[in-house]
Order: sequence, then structure tokens, then C-alpha cells
Amino acid sequence: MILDGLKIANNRNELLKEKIEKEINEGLKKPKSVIILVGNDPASKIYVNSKIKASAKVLIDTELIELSRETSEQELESLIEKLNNDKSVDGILLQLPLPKHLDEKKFINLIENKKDIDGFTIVNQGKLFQNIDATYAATPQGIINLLDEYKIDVKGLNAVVVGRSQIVGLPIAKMLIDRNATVTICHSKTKDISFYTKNADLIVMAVGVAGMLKAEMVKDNVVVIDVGINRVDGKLYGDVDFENVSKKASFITPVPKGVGPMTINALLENTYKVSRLNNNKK
Ligand SMILES: Nc1nc(=O)c2c([nH]1)NC[C@@H]1CN(c3ccc(C(=O)N[C@@H](CCC(=O)O)C(=O)O)cc3)C=[N+]21
Repeated sequence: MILDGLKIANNRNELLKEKIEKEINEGLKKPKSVIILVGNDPASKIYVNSKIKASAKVLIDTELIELSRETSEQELESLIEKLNNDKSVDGILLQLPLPKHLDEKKFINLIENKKDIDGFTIVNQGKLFQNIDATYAATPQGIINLLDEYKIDVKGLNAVVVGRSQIVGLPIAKMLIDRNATVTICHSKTKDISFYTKNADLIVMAVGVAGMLKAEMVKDNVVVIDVGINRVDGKLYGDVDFENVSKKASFITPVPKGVGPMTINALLENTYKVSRLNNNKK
């Protein structure tokens, strides 16, 4: 069965829109996020545009600030500080990757925690790891929302996460542990990934290698979550050999229309959340 991320995300976005609409009628301000895009990476532009479109549909205002590839550290720093201090701005999203001369960690952590709709700052990441309510990273949160919507209970499952990034692999592993899965994290130096995946009830692929998870690497009835977005000759592929793995899987996400739209939905839900915390200060 295909886990229809697009449909679920659309449903959740519709509910969010109704909630925001009602609050606007009651006199509250629209939530507002600012997206900072440095340089003109074509993939980043596509993602940013889809975030702006999705925001408009749920009545969240967005402002896009495009900076040149040559933006200095000083310029980016003062922009983030200005947005931190602007009470009309609820959320700030610094689109990654940044050009090489700009240190991503440094700038992400300049964003005020309460405006960090990505959940990427040290404090918000730390709050996830200490089970304190916060904005959590959108892709792992979106995956959990998708599993919840399909009532897939991960308790007691052998879960294998392939990929150990700060923004997907590590936080999804933590979220799955919290839901009582037994989690193994594999990565580029793992000797034999299929040793782990063959015994897995749930696999999260988040590495960025097109078609890496093959049918012979999984058991029957596995649940497969594909976070990969790999563009090959203009076509989009996940990290899973979908055609063959889908024959063995009980549930599987497609690419596109799987995790991607759920990520955007989680970002919108985070934006709404921070805006309502910020509201009394406007
Ligand atoms: N600060 C920051 N926050 C992010 O959340 C962030 C980021 N930087 N940098 C890049 C990644 C990537 N990302 C995606 C979001 C949606 C889709 C998405 O909706 N994809 C569509 C397909 C879109 C297409 O055709 O390319 C789908 O899967 O159906 C994909 C990728 C968010 N990211």
C-alpha cells in the first residue's frame, strides 16, 4: 500500500487553513514567515517556491528575501538580527544549503529559537532530545505524522534509519525510539547495510543515493519511508528502488508525493505554532 503523503498533507493543510481562517475572522493576525534564499541554486528555488505556494493556500504570509551568492557574513548576520527583532515576523527559514563561504551552523543558530520553524537551532534540537515541546525538524516530524495518519504503530518494531544527518537521520531515530521502536542507524561507513535492512520491520532511507535500497535487501511486509530526492536527467528518484521494493513492502512512500509534501505541511504547522505563541506581542 502506498503511503500517500500528498493526500495526507493536503488534508492537514486544509484543516490548518480552516483553523487560521477562523482566527483571522476573530481578529488575529495572519502568521508570517520570512524565507531567506542565498544564491540561486535551482533545486533550492523549486523548494522555496513550493513552500511559498503552500503557505498562501493556508493563509500564511511569506516574504522571500533573495540574496546574492556573494553575500557577506556581516550582511546575513544583520538581516537575521533585523528579522529576529521584527515583531511582525513569526518564523524565519534560512534555506539550506548556503554558499560555501557561509557557515550554516553559525547562521542557523543566530535565528531566535522562537522563530526557528525548521527546528534546526541548538536549543530546539536539544529540546527534541530532552522531550521538551518545541518546533521540531519538519522532515522527521512529517514522517511521524504520516505514520500516525495511517495508524502504523512502531512500538516494538526493528527500525533501521539509513543516514545520520542532523536534520533527518538523527532526529527521526530519536522520534522512533520515543515511540518504542528499536532503532539502528546505518551510514556510509556501515560494513554491510543489508545485514540490518534484511531484518528491519521499518526502514527510513535518508542518504541521497538514487535507488540504493533494493528488493533483495528487505524482507516481506516491511514499511519503507523514502526521504531521498535525487534528480537524474531531470527526473526525480528516491533512495529506494520503488518498482521492486514496493512488491515486498506492506507500506511504502513514493517519490515524489511522499515525504516531501509532509515536510512542507510540518513546516506550515510549525509556523502556525510559533505565530500563536508570538501573537500577544504583535
Ligand atoms: N532550511 C531548510 N529547510 C528545509 O525544510 C529544507 C531546506 N532548508 N533545504 C532543502 C530541503 C529539501 N526540502 C524539501 C521540501 C519539500 C519537497 C517536496 O515537496 N518535494 C516534492 C517534489 C518537488 C520536486 O519536483 O522537486 C515531492 O516530493 O512530492 C522536497 C524537498 C526542504 N528542505
